Amino acid sequence: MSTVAAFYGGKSILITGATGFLGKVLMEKLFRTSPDLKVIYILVRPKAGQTLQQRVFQILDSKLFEKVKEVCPNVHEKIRAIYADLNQNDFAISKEDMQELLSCTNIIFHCAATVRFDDTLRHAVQLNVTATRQLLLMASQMPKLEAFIHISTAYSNCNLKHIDEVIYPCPVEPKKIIDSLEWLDDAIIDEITPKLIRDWPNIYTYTKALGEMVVQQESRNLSIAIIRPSIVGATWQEPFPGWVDNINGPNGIIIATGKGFLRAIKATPMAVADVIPVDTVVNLMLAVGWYTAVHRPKSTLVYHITSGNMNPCNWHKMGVQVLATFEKIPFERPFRRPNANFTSNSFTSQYWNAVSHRAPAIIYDCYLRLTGRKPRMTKLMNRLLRTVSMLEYFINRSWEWSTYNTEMLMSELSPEDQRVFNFDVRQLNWLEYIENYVLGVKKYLLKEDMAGIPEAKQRLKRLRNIHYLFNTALFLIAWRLLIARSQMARNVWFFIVSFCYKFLSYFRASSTLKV
Ligand SMILES: CCCCCCCCCCCCCCCCCCCCCCCCCCCCCC(=O)SCCNC(=O)CCNC(=O)[C@H](O)C(C)(C)COP(=O)(O)OP(=O)(O)OC[C@H]1O[C@@H](n2cnc3c(N)ncnc32)[C@H](O)[C@@H]1OP(=O)(O)O
Ligand SMILES: NC(=O)C1=CN([C@@H]2O[C@H](COP(=O)(O)OP(=O)(O)OC[C@H]3O[C@@H](n4cnc5c(N)ncnc54)[C@H](OP(=O)(O)O)[C@@H]3O)[C@@H](O)[C@H]2O)C=CC1
Repeated sequence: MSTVAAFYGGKSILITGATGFLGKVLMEKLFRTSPDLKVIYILVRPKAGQTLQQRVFQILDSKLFEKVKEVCPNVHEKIRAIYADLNQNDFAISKEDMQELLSCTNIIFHCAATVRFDDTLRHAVQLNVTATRQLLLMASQMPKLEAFIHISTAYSNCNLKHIDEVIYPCPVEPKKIIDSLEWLDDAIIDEITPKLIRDWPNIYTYTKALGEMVVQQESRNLSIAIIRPSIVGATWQEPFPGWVDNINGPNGIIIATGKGFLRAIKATPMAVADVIPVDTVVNLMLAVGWYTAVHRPKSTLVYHITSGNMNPCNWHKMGVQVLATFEKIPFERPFRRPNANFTSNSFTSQYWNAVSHRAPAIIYDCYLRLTGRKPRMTKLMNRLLRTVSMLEYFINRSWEWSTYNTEMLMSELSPEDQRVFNFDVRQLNWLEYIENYVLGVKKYLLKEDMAGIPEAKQRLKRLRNIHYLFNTALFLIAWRLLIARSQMARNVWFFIVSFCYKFLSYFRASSTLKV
């Protein structure tokens, strides 16, 4: 019997961000391995015209939860959605709900955050810093609380090269920032943002660093742990390989490449691609929840869950495998044939953007206009290139994260727990994982049917022929223009033609002699 799974039996667990990518996989694993848990409280806001209940039903009815329904048929009764908006005071939770949360919660997993790189400082601080502070305040009023697990990111200190499992101080106190945002107007905030975030690449990573400082400052005598995952990718093994549900990080890039929109990227091929499967992160989270509650470490422990130091892969290897998978399982209706050119040079990158991205988009928009349709490709391309430029910082550098605490925890687990809550990334086979990842993007994100693969392959063949024809035509036009203007080009042309003629005559003569 798994000690970790047994620990969650009979427990009331509070999860923020349960409707997000990580949150859903966390709930799924909890229900599947500890079906006797008491209740999972989730803080949810209505969204996209859906009520809380509709959102919960949609999650539980998804493929991700199919196995859960077998082991925990009453899962609907064990999930309690509480109306909450983490941007509001007291999260806008009703008094009765708040009372229940305060008196019953045993474990908190704080996953909610804004992960947008281009959010405003005001909103990102509200969610990633102030809300964390407020949740800690709530936690301090929970008599039954055993552990508070805060999810940060391995990139919260990406301004450093080597990152240890410690909380690093930020240049400006989080409290000062929270206070000043209350009275500063948006225009001034925009102006001071670059000065505040200094060498952090974006507001997201900066506010996650502030969030960690708040955790340290407001920890009181709570048992707290911080988990720092790197780039969270599709599931590796559980509940099935390749599950993804949003277009963040690598997912959007895989779609853009598979559909033939993105054909070149400014990336350092040999830089470490620190992708970590989401189920591995969740396994660590559950093990940390158990360890923090049972062993009550004296200080807040930080756990890195990264792949680079244990089982490194680089962007080149990933790109090659992603492209190889597109050959076997292409995406439907690609704009162009998938291809990937890496460049670490800014000038070459600008060239590729002009030739491989903007020019085809403009040509396609002209075609749409001529056929009486609304042009849209240039707008889409600009958006894609903006997104890619935001990711560039992370795909042109490598970091070293120490993993002493994570390794220590692994050694503390029984063999059964090491199996059920496996977070040993050394066992991961990248080639297999990437293939399943791409397949998962096709099935769960693009919702494409596998039956459409033969047609997609046909279309790729057509696109390749068009590509060759286009290039040949372009070459002939350029050559024709050149020989019209240059004596040298004419001489070369004459030489080639006469050489071919002589070769053919010789070939014909020798074959006549043989007869
Ligand atoms: C094993 C896999 C490896 C993959 C390797 C890829 C290989 C590819 C093949 C080869 C290519 C060749 C070279 C490849 C080499 C490089 C590969 C690069 C891989 C990518 C590396 C990722 C690095 C990430 C670094 C992360 C560091 C920190 C990690 C974290 O802690 S948090 C998670 C990271 N956060 C994000 O990723 C968020 C980033 N997003 C944003 O900031 C914004 O969304 C935005 C990008 C700025 C876009 O903003 P916009 O305003 O332009 O768009 P908008 O948000 O309005 O959305 C547009 C439409 O999309 C819909 N939408 C948005 N979000 C989602 C979502 N989550 N789910 C579903 N749909 C979403 C939105 O609704 C809009 O739709 P519309 O309204 O209909 O228009
Ligand atoms: N994905 C990644 O690559 C990585 C993620 N992380 C961290 O993991 C955690 C989870 O990330 P991930 O699941 O990918 O992110 P998602 O964007 O998928 O999920 C974010 C969650 O936060 C919730 N949320 C946002 N704003 C509010 C609000 N005002 N009130 C209530 N809930 C809110 C969202 O709810 P709603 O559905 O209503 O929008 C959603 O459930 C974050 O802390 C992130 O920093 C760390 C490293 C990498």
